[in-house]
Amino acid sequence: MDREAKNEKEENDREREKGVAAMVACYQGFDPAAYLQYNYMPPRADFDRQDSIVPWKLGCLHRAFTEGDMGGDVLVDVGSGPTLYQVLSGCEVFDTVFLTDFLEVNRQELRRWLQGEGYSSLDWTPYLQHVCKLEGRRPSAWTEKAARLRSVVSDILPIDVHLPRPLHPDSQLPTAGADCLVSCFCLESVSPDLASFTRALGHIRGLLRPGGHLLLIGALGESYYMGGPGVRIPVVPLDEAQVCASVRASGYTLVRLEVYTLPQGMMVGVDDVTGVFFVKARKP
Ligand SMILES: C[S@@+](CC[C@H](N)C(=O)[O-])C[C@H]1O[C@@H](n2cnc3c(N)ncnc32)[C@H](O)[C@@H]1O
Ligand SMILES: O=S(=O)(c1ccc2c(c1)CN[C@@H](CF)C2)N1CCSCC1
Repeated sequence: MDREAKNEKEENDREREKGVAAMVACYQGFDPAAYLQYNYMPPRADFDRQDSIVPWKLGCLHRAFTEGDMGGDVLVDVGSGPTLYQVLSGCEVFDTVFLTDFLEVNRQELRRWLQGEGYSSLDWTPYLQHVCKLEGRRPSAWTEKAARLRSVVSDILPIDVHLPRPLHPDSQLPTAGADCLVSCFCLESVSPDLASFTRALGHIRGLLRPGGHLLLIGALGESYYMGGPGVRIPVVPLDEAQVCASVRASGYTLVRLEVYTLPQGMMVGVDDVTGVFFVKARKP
């Protein structure tokens, strides 16, 4: 690499590090309880409307986990935040589940749920009941599903998707890697730009064994969201083509993309999301 190219690379690296550091600063005000209220409680989280996003998301995850092409023991949720919906189907398929997040306040929120009912900021019962219905079980089986999830969560780990090795080496992940990764509304919400989003996809790919699957849910057209009162967090605005290109550029085989366009009533000022994507991909 000649001197000029080396200088340009060093400048790009410095700019990238500044962008990532700015994102870290934004997240210092993240409020798990507020975030849950903004996104996972009525009116935004509505199970009764046929066109609601929540049944759509849970349906995508249910189909992806149960359509017969997944196997193994270990599921890792990347950037769990304070939410659990993303592993309610996967916990029936995998015997070892790792939840992860960058912030201790979110890891604490997840630990509180693991302690038992009534300790966490959100009552996940409607989500558990809905996934039970998707599985052909009676809604009252939600207690069994909650017990199953509590039994398979092996640890709640710190993670940083901007590191080439996002998890600490002592994280007890199998040497070969996880059998499946799920990640929802994380990578685009923690990356300063599209290149960083794509790089983060590559970093988490290293957590996955060859042949393993990635299930990615994320925001389309979103440029910010409120992570708490007065906590405005920038988001990389993505379109479908960029999502597909980044998934492929970071070394995955794209299995399918599904897209949900938000009805007008869902725009409630806590973000400017216009749609949601669901990706199922595979590490060759
Ligand atoms: C929009 S929230 C998504 C939470 C949850 N997965 C959901 O579906 O709602 C983004 C999450 O990314 C986490 N995060 C922030 N910086 C991160 C980083 N560098 N690496 C991994 N996760 C990060 C935040 O703490 C937050 O929990
Ligand atoms: O499930 S959602 O699609 C959802 C859920 C979570 C988030 C967003 C959207 C958009 N902003 C993200 C910031 F990263 C977080 N949903 C949006 C419509 S109403 C119910 C919640």
